[in-house]
Amino acid sequence: MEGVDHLAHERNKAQFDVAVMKAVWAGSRDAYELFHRFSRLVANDPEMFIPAIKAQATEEQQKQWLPLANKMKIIGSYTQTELGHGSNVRGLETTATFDPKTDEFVLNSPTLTATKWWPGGLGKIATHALAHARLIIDDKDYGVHGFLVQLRSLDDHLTLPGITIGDIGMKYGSGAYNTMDNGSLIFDHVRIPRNQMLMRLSQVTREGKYVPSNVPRQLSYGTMVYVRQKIVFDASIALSRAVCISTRYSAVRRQFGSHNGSPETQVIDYKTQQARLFPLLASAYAIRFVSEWLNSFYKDLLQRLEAKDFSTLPEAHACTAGLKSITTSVAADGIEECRKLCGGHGYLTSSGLPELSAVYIPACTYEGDNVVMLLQVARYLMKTISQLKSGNKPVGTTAYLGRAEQLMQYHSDVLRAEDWLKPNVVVEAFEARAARMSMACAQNLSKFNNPEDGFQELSADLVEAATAHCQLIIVSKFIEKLQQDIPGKGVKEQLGVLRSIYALFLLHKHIGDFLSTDCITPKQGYLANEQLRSLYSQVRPNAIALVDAFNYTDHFLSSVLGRYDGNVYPKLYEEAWKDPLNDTSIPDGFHEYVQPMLKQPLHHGRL
Ligand SMILES: CC/C=C\C/C=C\C/C=C\CCCC(=O)SCCNC(=O)CCNC(=O)[C@H](O)C(C)(C)COP(=O)(O)OP(=O)(O)OC[C@H]1O[C@@H](n2cnc3c(N)ncnc32)[C@H](O)[C@@H]1OP(=O)(O)O
Ligand SMILES: Cc1cc2nc3c(=O)[nH]c(=O)nc-3n(C[C@H](O)[C@H](O)[C@H](O)COP(=O)(O)OP(=O)(O)OC[C@H]3O[C@@H](n4cnc5c(N)ncnc54)[C@H](O)[C@@H]3O)c2cc1C
Repeated sequence: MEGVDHLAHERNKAQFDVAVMKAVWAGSRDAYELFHRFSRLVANDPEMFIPAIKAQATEEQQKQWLPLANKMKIIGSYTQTELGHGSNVRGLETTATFDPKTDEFVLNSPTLTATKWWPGGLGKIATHALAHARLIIDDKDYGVHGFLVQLRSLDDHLTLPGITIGDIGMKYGSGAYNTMDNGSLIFDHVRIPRNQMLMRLSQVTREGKYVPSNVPRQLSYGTMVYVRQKIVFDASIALSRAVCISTRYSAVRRQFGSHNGSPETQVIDYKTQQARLFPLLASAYAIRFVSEWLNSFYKDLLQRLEAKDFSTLPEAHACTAGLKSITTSVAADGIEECRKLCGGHGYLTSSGLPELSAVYIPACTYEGDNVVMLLQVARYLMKTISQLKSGNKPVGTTAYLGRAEQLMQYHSDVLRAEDWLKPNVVVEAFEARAARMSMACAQNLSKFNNPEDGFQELSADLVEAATAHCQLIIVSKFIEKLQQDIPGKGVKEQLGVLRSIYALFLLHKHIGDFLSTDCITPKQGYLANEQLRSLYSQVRPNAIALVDAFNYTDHFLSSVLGRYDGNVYPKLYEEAWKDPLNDTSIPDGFHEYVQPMLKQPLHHGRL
């Protein structure tokens, strides 16, 4: 019935202050940004073009271009990836050749694989590209740099001479990503003034002299680092959206279990449903908190870079790359699990889950393929370990590697299931697992004469070690979050339950790592799983309140299954009747194609 809260009985079970939990979830970002971030998930280019200009353009260039971009007097596309190269930025083929006679760069796509391919906004709407191209001076290749290139007339939007642009076509399913005009672009000797090379980091003089950057060349990758830390925040939004839908529906849906006319069982009370759903609920909170930490770490990096302090740049790269990889994989897989948790109705468009999945899953690829990103983390870990011998004391997220020797002797002292509720017990186990996996890789790498050959040969193990490292970061940041002052009745307790679920679910999922590295015994692994089951029972009465705390409107969720009032069945039915197929009783084509078959006489018993 309209106006009735079918989930009121669930909300009345809450054992914590939901208003405070809403504030904890929102953190430093207001509700608008929470909505704005996700709603722009498929409209990424103003979100990259502008940061890229800030990162790579001189003050003078910024003064010229930023006001135009900010006021949408020009529409920019972050145009880096090509048909033949995306992950390997140093492999990009587009060229920008300096012509000293005219003080210009000539942009050209020398091969088909040099065609720019994928950049968002490029296909139909962008008027300008921040094109990444190989800088060529006097036949010498200085590597990939950024160039501002006008693509279309600001009068009639027609493409300019030498520019061939198109959309790359439909993408995955009918998802909303098809509202994004990811495009293709070929340059045929397009000339731009020299001052349209972004020259904050390195310059080309009027005489054609290349002035190399006096800061790490990787700062030219700064926009990708910026976006990756944003993507971690987006992962928490996308996953929490799916978890909200599937949790509310799991409380509404009843299936089996009726005795003597009693109501059937709520599927949220099945232990299998809880074992699939509650780790995702915990993961949404875990990713939210690690995104908060990563954002502050990134802001600290920016301040340091202003002061030419590059000391945390390698760690910032490793953390943004690794956490982008882990959190987008968890969110993408989690959204699909949430669809399955809703049974058949989860496959309906009106559930909001297929669309959410179709829009979200490219996050595992864009801004750095997730495996390629973990390999970057692995390089960083191996380099950190290699420097231990020279007395280099790791700090920050790799500080535990400074205690590698001690961690190699670690054995968990868990005796009872509740021992796994102690944060220090959990962190030690995760540190030992990560340290032993990385040390084992470093040990094996040392057997190779050519370190690069070794890295390639061991890359699958290295990715697992990098994963263990990133999961340790997320667990640690969840624990640190709860060391802060958090007011409100029962709020910290509930977050403590989610923190333990997140950690023990990972331990259970990766039990092979913990056993094969001899960090814990099978018995201790069994106790962790025992504790996990008990924790699910503690979350159960608070589940609806915990997803209410995301504070999403029904409009934002756009899901009949995830409605705040739980009034699912009437709305499912109502939504179905909006489908144009139901405008007529007899479907188009029936008379032409189906009816003749039905009318066909039977011949010898055969149709
Ligand atoms: C604001 C918007 C918010 C959210 C957006 C939401 C949705 C957006 C939707 C779509 C947007 C998608 C847009 C895109 O996809 S843009 C294109 C993205 N492309 C990539 O991410 C390419 C990935 N590849 C790379 O980043 C690099 O090629 C690489 C894999 C890192 C390899 O680079 P390379 O130059 O070959 O370096 P290496 O030889 O591997 O390493 C040398 C050295 O450099 C260090 N390094 C590498 N990268 C960085 C970095 N970014 N920052 C700092 N340091 C870096 C590396 O660790 C190594 O260090 P050593 O000490 O070992 O020498
Ligand atoms: C929706 C969407 C939006 C995008 N928007 C933009 C944009 O606005 N601007 C832009 O410039 N680009 C954009 N891209 C492109 C995107 O950045 C690239 O697709 C991404 O960086 C992955 O690169 P790739 O396609 O070359 O993948 P590849 O690297 O070709 O990946 C293919 C496979 O090879 C593996 N692989 C690659 N290298 C290694 C290695 N060294 N070791 C082990 N395995 C490896 C990968 O793990 C993967 O399994 C977008 C892509 C998508 C899907």
